[in-house]
Amino acid sequence: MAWAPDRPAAPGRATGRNGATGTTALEVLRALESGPRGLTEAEADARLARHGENAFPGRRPDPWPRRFARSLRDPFTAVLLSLGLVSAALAAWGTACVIAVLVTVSCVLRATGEHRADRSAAALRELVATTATVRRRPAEPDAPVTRELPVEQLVPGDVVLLAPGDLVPADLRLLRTTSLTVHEAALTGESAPAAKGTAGDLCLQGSSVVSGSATGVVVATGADTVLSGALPQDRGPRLPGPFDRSVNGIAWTLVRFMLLTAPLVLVASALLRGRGLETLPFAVAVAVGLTPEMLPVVVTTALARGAALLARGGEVIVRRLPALHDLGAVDVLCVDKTGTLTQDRPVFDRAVDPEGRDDPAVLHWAAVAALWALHLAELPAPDALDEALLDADEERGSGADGVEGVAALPCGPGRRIASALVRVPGGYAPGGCATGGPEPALPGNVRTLTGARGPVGTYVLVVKGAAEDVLERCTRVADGADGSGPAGGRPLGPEDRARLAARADALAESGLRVLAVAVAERPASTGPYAPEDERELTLAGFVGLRDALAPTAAEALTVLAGRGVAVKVLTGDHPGTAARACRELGLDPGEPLTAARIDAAGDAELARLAARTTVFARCAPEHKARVVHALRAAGHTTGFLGDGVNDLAALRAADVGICPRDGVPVAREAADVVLASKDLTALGRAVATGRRSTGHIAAYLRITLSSNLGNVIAMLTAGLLLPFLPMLPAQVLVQNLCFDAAQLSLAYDHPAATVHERPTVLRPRALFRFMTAFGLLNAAADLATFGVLALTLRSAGSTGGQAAFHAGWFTENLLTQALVMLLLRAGRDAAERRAPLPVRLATTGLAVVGLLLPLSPLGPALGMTALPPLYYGLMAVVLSLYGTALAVARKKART
Ligand SMILES: Nc1ncnc2c1ncn2[C@@H]1O[C@H](COP(=O)(O)OP(=O)(O)OP(=O)(O)O)[C@@H](O)[C@H]1O
Ligand SMILES: [Mg+2]
Repeated sequence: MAWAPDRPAAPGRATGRNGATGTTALEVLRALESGPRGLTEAEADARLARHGENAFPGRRPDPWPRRFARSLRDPFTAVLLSLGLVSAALAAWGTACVIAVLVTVSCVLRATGEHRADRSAAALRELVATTATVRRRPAEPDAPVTRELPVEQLVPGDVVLLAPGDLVPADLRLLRTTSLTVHEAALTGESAPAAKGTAGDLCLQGSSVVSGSATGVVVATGADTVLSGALPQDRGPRLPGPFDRSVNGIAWTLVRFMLLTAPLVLVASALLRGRGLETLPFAVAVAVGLTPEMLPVVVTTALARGAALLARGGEVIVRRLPALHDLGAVDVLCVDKTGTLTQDRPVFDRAVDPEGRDDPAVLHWAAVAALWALHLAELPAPDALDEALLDADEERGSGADGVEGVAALPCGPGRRIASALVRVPGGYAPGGCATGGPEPALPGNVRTLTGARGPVGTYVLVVKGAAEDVLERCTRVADGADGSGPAGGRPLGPEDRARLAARADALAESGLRVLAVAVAERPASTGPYAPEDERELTLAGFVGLRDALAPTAAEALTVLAGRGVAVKVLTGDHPGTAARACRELGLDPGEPLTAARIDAAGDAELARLAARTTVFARCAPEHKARVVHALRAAGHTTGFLGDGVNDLAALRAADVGICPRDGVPVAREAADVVLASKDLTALGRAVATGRRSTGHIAAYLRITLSSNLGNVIAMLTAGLLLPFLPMLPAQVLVQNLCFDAAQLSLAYDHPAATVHERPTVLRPRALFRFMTAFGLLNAAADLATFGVLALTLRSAGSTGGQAAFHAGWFTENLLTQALVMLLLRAGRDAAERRAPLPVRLATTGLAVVGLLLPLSPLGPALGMTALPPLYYGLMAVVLSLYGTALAVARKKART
C-alpha cells in the first residue's frame, strides 16, 4: 500500500487481464463512447434498450424445468429410478409403473415448492436490492450527478464509483484508484488473496472491494461479463453444515440400507424357500416400500413454507433454503457490534488532550484527517466515524480553509488507523490552519507541537485511529506548554504510555468509541509515502464518540438467550467499549479476549477459550473467522450476524451467515439469511420458524421410517410364509400415495411452544433407534392382523383367500398409519393435544379410504374383496391395543 494521491491512469501503464495491455483508460472510454463525466441519461436509456438488463448471474432464479431436472438428481429419486429400471428389465411392469408415478409426483411437488418459495421472496429481495453508484449527466451540457442505480440498469460506458464493501456490479476498466484492494473470491475460489487494482486494470463483476476506492467504466454487462461466461457459478466448496450432517446424512444412510435390502431379500428367499431370481420383483417392491420417497418433497415444502412465511412477514429473506434448518440448529450466535448491535451512527461526545482536559483542537485535527481521507480517496460517502468528526467540527465553526491535502491512507480490514498528509500554508500561525475566528484557531496543545510558526510548505501528517495502534507509533506527547519547538511536546516515557492507555480505556469503559489523534511534521517531499511513514508521532489527544444501541438489540438478545442460543460479540472495537455495550444489552461480558490473545492461542486452546468467552475485541476479519471456526470445531452450530467488510470471512466461515438490512452489498451477498427489516427481533422469529420446519421434517421421518420398517418386516414375513405376494404393485402404489398425501398435512401441525425451546437438531442415531423400536411395534400390529385374518377367513370358510388377505392388510395399514400420524407428531404430548384441522382431515381421509376402498367398485379392480364383519371387530381390538402401546411408548421416547 502506498500513499496514493489521486492516481489517474497513466498512458501505457494499463495492464488489463484481457489482453488489453497497452490500452489506456482514456482510449477505453473513447472506444465506449463515454467520458470521465459519464453518460447522459438519454444515452444510457438507449444503451439499456440495446444491451438489455445487467442481471447478476447468481441472482437469476432457476426456471422450472431446471428445478425439475435437479430434483431428479436427489439420492432417493436416483435409487427409485434404478429400482424402476431393474423392474422394467425384468418386465415387472406393475412395479415399474408404481415407481414412475412416485418419482414424478415427488419431483413435481418439490420443484413447485421451491418455485413458490422463490416467488414469495422475490418482492422482498427487491427491497434489499443491490445498487451501484454511477456518475451520469441529466443532459449533455449538465454537470455530472452521482447517484445510486439498481445494478440491473447499468450499461456499457457507465462511469461507476466503488467503495469498500461494494460488489463490482459489471466488468469494469478502472480509471482511478486509491489504495484499492479487491477480492475475487467469486471468480477464483474462497482462499484467493485480496488483489490490488490499479488504474487500467480490468475489475470483474462479482469481485468485491475490500478497501480503498476507485472509479471505473463499465465494459461489459449481463450475459457478456466474464462471470456469466464462467457459469454455472460455484460459490466455492462449503464445509458440510448442519443440514448436510443431519438431513442429508440420514438420507444417505437410508439409501445404503435400501440398496442392501433387495439382495438380502433374494438371499433370504433362496435360503428359506429355495426360490431363485423370480423373487427379484418382490425384493424390489420391499426396497421401494422402505423408501421415504417423499422426504425431498417434505424437506423442501417444510423449508419453503417457513421461508415463505418469513418473507410474507416482510422480515427475513432466506437465500439458501437449508439455511433455515441450520438457523434452527444454531446454538451459538456470534454478533458483530458496530452497525449490528449499535446503530453505527456515532455522535461526537468529547475531545481531550493527553491530560484529559477538554481540547477542541484534537477534534479539529481528527476532522482534517477525515476530510482529506474523504476527498483524496474519492469515497462516495464518508465512513460513519469520519462523518461524525466532520459534523462536529463544522458545528464548532471550524473549517479547514487553507489546509490542503496531499495524500491519504484510509483504514481497512486489519488496519485500525487512517491518516492524511496535509500542507499548511505558512506553517502553524494561529489561524493559519483553520477557522477564521478571532481567537487562535488551534489553541492548546496543537500549537505547541510545531511552534508558533513553522517553515513554509511544511507538511503535517495527521494520524487517527485505535488508541493502542496510534500510541505505539508515538514517541512524543503534547504537553500543553507553548513553544516547545517543531518536534512538539515532550518525549513519551513508559509510564506515560501506561497512563495514556489507561485514559483511553477509561473513555472506552464509559461506553464511548475512542480514537487517538497524533500529528507529526514532515519535510515537504513529492516522494511516495507509505504506512512505514506513520511513526515518530506526537500524541495530541483522544476523541470520544457515542454510538447508540440498536433499539431492538436488547430484546432480540433476550429472546435468543431464552431459546437456548448463546450470544458472543466479535468486534474490531476496544474491549472496554464492547463490554459496556454488552452490559447495556443485558449480556454479561465476562473477561474480554483480544486479538493478541487469539493470535497466541493454538486451534485447540482457542476452542476452549472461545467456549467461555463472550466478548472478542480488536478483531481483524481473520480473527472473527478463526473464532467461528474454533466454535464449530468444538461442536457448536455457529451463526454469524454481521454487516461489514470486516465480517465477510466470518459470514462465510459460519454454519449460517446472517446480514442485517443495512449491511454492505458483499456482506448481503455472502449471507445465507438477510434481515429485511431494521427489527433485530425478527431473528428470534426466524430461529423459531427454522426449528418448526426441522420439527416437521423430523415428524415425517419418525412416522414414515417406523411405519415403513414395520411394513417391510411384515411383508418379508408374509412373503416367506405365503404362496402369493403379500401386496400387489397396484396396492403398494395406492397405499404409498395415500400415506404421502396425508403426510403433507403435517406441515400445518402446531406443536406446543415448549417443543422448540432448544436448538433443533436431527440426530441420526436417535432417529434410527426410534425407527427400530416403533417399526417393531408396527410390525407386531401387522402380524397380529395376519393372525386375525387367518382366523376369520378360516372360520368364514372364505375362498378368495388372496384378495381377502390383501383387503384386510390394506385396511389395517391405512388405519395404523392414521394412528401413527396422530401419535408420532411433534411433541411427546401429541396424544393429549388436539391435532390441527388439516391433520384431522388427512387422518380421517386415510381411515375412510382404508375402510371403504376394498368395498367400493375399485376394490376388485385393485385385487381386493369384502371381508366378514368379524374381521373388523377383531381388528378394532388389535388397533386399540396398538394405539395404547404407541401412546405409552411415545411418552417414553426421547426423540
Ligand atoms: N475512519 C476511521 N478512522 C480512524 N480509525 C478508524 C476508522 N474506522 C475505524 N477505525 C478504527 O479501527 C477500529 C476497527 O474498526 P472495524 O471497522 O474493524 O470495526 P468496528 O467498526 O470498530 O467494530 P465491528 O467489528 O463491531 O463492526 C475501530 O474501532 C477504530 O478504532
Ligand atoms: Mg460492523
